[in-house]
Amino acid sequence: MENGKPVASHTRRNPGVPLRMEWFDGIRINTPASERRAASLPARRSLKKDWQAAWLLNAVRCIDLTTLSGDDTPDRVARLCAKARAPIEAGQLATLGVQGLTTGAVCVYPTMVAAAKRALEGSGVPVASVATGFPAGLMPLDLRLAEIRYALDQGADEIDIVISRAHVLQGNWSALYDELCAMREACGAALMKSILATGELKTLENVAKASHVAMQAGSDFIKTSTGKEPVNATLPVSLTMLRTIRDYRDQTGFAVGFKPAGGLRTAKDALNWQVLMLEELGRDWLRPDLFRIGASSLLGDIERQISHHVTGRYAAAHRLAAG
Ligand SMILES: O=C[C@H](O)COP(=O)(O)O
Repeated sequence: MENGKPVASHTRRNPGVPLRMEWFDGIRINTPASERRAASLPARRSLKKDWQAAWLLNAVRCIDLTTLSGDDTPDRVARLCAKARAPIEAGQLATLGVQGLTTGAVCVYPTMVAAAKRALEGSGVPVASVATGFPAGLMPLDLRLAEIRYALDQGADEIDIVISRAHVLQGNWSALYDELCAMREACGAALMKSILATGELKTLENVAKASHVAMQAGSDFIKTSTGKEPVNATLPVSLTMLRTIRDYRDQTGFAVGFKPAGGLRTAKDALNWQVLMLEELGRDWLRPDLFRIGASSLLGDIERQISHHVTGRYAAAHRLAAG
C-alpha cells in the first residue's frame, strides 16, 4: 500500500511471494450465498441512468478487444485494431465531452501479434497475446514457455497464459506455482494475465485456491476464462476471485488486476461487472491497469447504447461495426 491506495500493477509488477498454502488451505466458500449475492446484483444496484453512458465509456477503455478464431487473418486483425483506436464514433464522444478514447488492449493469437503491432503503431494501445498452448494448455512446459518468448519477439506487450487445470484438479499447488513462476520469468517485462479456465475447475474452492497460487507466483492479472470453455465468466466465480484479490492485497499490499472474459456480450454485462468490482474492490480498481474485460462481441451493444443515449434513438445494427 502507498498512502492507503492499492499499488497499481502498471507502475509496479506483482513481485509475488513464496508459495504460502496456509493463505488458502482452509478456505471454504458458501456457494449458494455467492450465487444469491451475484443474482441480487443487477436488481439491487442499478446505476443511475445519467451515469450509465459514463460507465459504458469506462467499460470501453477497459476492454481487451479480442479475436481468437481459427480463421483470423492479418486483415481481420487490422480491422479490429482500427476499432480499438476509435471504438466510439467521434461526434458522439464529443457530445459526451470525451476525446482520445481507445480500448484497453487488443488480444490475439501469437501469429497475429505482428499485424496488430503494425496496425496499432503510435496509438498507445497495447497488444496482448495468448500463449502457453491456449486454450487447453496441454503441451510440454518448454514449448509453452517458447510460445511466450515467440509472442514477445513479435512485439506483444502483455501475455495471457493458461494454467494446467490438472494441477488444480489434483490439488498439486506446488506444481501449479512452479509452472506459473516459470511463465512469469519468461514474460520478462510484459504483463502476465493468468487464465484460470474456471469453468473447468469444478468448485469455487478450487477457483479461490488457484487464484491465490496465481497471485503468489506473480501474476499481474487473474482472468476467468479463455472464452472456449463450456462455462466462461460468471458473476459467482468473479465474486470469488475478487475476494481473493482483496485477501492478497491485505496480505501483501499489492493490487492484482481482474479480467472477466468469455461470454460478455451486452452493455448490461459491462455494467454488472463494474458494479461488482465497485462493491468488492472499490473505485480505484475500475481502470485499465487493474480491470479488463476480455470480449470479442461486447463493443457492438455498448456502441448501440451510447448512440441511444446521445441521439435518443437506436442506430440500425448495420451502422455499427461489430465489436
Ligand atoms: O479473452 C477473451 C475471450 O476469448 C473472449 O471471449 P468471447 O469471444 O466470448 O467474448
